[in-house]
Amino acid sequence: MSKLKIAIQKKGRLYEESIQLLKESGLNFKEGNNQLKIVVENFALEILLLRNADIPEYVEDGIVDLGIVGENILIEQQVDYDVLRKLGFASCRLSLAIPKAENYNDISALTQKRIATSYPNTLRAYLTKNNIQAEIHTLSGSVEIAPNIGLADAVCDLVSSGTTLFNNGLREVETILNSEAVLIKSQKINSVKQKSIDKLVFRMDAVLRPKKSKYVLLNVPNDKINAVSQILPVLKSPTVLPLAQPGWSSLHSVIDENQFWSVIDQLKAAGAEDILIIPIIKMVL
Ligand SMILES: Nc1ncnc2c1ncn2[C@@H]1O[C@H](COP(=O)(O)OP(=O)(O)OP(=O)(O)O)[C@@H](O)[C@H]1O
Ligand SMILES: O=P(O)(O)OC[C@H]1O[C@H](OP(=O)(O)OP(=O)(O)O)[C@H](O)[C@@H]1O
Ligand SMILES: [Mg+2]
Repeated sequence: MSKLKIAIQKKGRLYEESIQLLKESGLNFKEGNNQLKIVVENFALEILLLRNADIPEYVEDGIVDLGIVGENILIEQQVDYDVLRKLGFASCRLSLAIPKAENYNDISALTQKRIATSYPNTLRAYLTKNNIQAEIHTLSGSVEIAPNIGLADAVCDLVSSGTTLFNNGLREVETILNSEAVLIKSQKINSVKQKSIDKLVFRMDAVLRPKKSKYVLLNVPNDKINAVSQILPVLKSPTVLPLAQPGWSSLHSVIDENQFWSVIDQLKAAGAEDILIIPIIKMVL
């Protein structure tokens, strides 16, 4: 049986977290030595280390079965693939930016301007949708320098902290898209490989799910258990265990951490005390 193949970025912003996800999914392998192929010891899987920009095409052609890439590159390349999971890392946005002293009311300010980008297809589609005629200059990197050297009037590039824009005297004026790392699958998969993919994705889900959730323990007087349970944004119903101190119980549950912060004051007002929030390592539903 031929092994499943997954392509990940060889080096760059996606590499570390892609490797970490595979390792946390229980795959044993050795990295290093500048190798381009890693053989997994305990799963019929090969990891191919490629350029991020090359991965979508390999997936489309079925040369690899799975890939981990930034959504931005998928949108730019318009190839065929299925997105299996959003992975929650390498979050960034593709934005338009102009020199910070320039006036800007709306996108019509970019009419007839020269815009430098590594994402010409995505930018062209955005300009067309907004009825803007502008000149696109394609650069493969260091895009933010373009206005400073007189090569362009504006840029369209990835932003996360905004530091690169700030350091180059630019300000963000429009967001074209939001991106994060995704797991994609080739559309040329046979049923044997599909079984193997299901097994791998099942493991990845167990790793990804807890990143959004936390285990919470809180103490509540028995007569307030119902009130507190109703506020707690739990997955199912909480576990209730008696405390040694009479009249009190400990409530345990799994919660969405973001939702939790929005109800913390209500929980305390309803009688919850000694609240502990604990990270979860794996979660199988
Ligand atoms: N500043 C950033 N913050 C967060 N994620 C980012 C940032 N810049 C890029 N990314 C995401 O990481 C992906 C890889 O970026 P990186 O700069 O490592 O590689 P690249 O130069 O685009 O690709 P290649 O591997 O083809 O050389 C991008 O496609 C994007 O999805
Ligand atoms: O908003 P910030 O946090 O400053 O991040 C944005 C920068 O990050 C990316 O470049 P990267 O550092 O990946 O360099 P590269 O051009 O070599 O890919 C992107 O192309 C921006 O230049
Ligand atoms: Mg980059």
